[in-house]
Amino acid sequence: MAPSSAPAPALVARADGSALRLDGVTRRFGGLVAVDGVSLVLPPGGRLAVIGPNGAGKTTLFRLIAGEFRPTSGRVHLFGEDVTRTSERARARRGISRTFQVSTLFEQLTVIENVLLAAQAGSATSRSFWSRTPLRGAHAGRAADMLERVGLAARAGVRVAELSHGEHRQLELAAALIHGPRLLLLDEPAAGLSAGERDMLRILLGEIPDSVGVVLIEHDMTLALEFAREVLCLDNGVPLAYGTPEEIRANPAVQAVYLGRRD
Ligand SMILES: Nc1ncnc2c1ncn2[C@@H]1O[C@H](COP(=O)(O)OP(=O)(O)OP(=O)(O)O)[C@@H](O)[C@H]1O
Repeated sequence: MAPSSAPAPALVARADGSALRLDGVTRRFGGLVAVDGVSLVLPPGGRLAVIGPNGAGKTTLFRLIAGEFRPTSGRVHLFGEDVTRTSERARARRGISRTFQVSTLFEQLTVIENVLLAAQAGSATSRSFWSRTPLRGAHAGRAADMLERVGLAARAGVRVAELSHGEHRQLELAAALIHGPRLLLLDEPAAGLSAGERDMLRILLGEIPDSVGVVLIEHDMTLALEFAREVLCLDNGVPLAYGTPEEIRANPAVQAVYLGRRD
């Protein structure tokens, strides 16, 4: 048989060096098209911000990437692998970690206990946080290091209920990074933070290792455009603009959406 010039699909997938690739991703809710034909490629260590007015489809896109929702049509690839039909857990095993708009921290536990729980939840060998003390010990060093990195070392023994808003975000970041993710999804990390806390968040975001790709949804345009290397602006689910922060700032269609002017 003559050799085919077209490579096998698996080889094509492996040759794709991207962290995340979306091909025409669309999600409908009944008659509403919440996300409409989004295509993009994020390289490993890339920094993507997804912006757009209320109801633009940002959170839906985020959930489609995380595996919480399946697309109505289109494909999602993670690290060169088609994960369109895989579960959220399966994607987490491939290296996705995320934070949530609503905190998922355990308020009555301490800061360090929350990071240990997050570490064990992501560990393939652990089953129970409380019953396996040796496993808990195995994560202790890493958890302490992580708290140091996010500036919470001095608060390790404090109950989460006593933390400020900003400290909650620091801890959520620690819990998301403890697994050593390759792709981190951040859902409005600046929401509800004071100006001072936003400055702290800006520093922390800047310290996320270069090996970790980040997709950020953020209403704070200043923070989003400062952090991102690439920006996707959605409007009514449709990709309105995709480019560098400079290109997005200068884009008349983006300006019109944000200033409420649609000619
Ligand atoms: N589970 C769902 N069922 C039905 N409609 C939904 C669902 N989730 C989102 N939508 C709709 O999809 C559209 C996009 O919503 P989405 O939450 O993704 O926008 P967003 O850009 O994140 O908005 P915001 O900035 O206000 O959080 C909205 O019209 C919303 O009402």
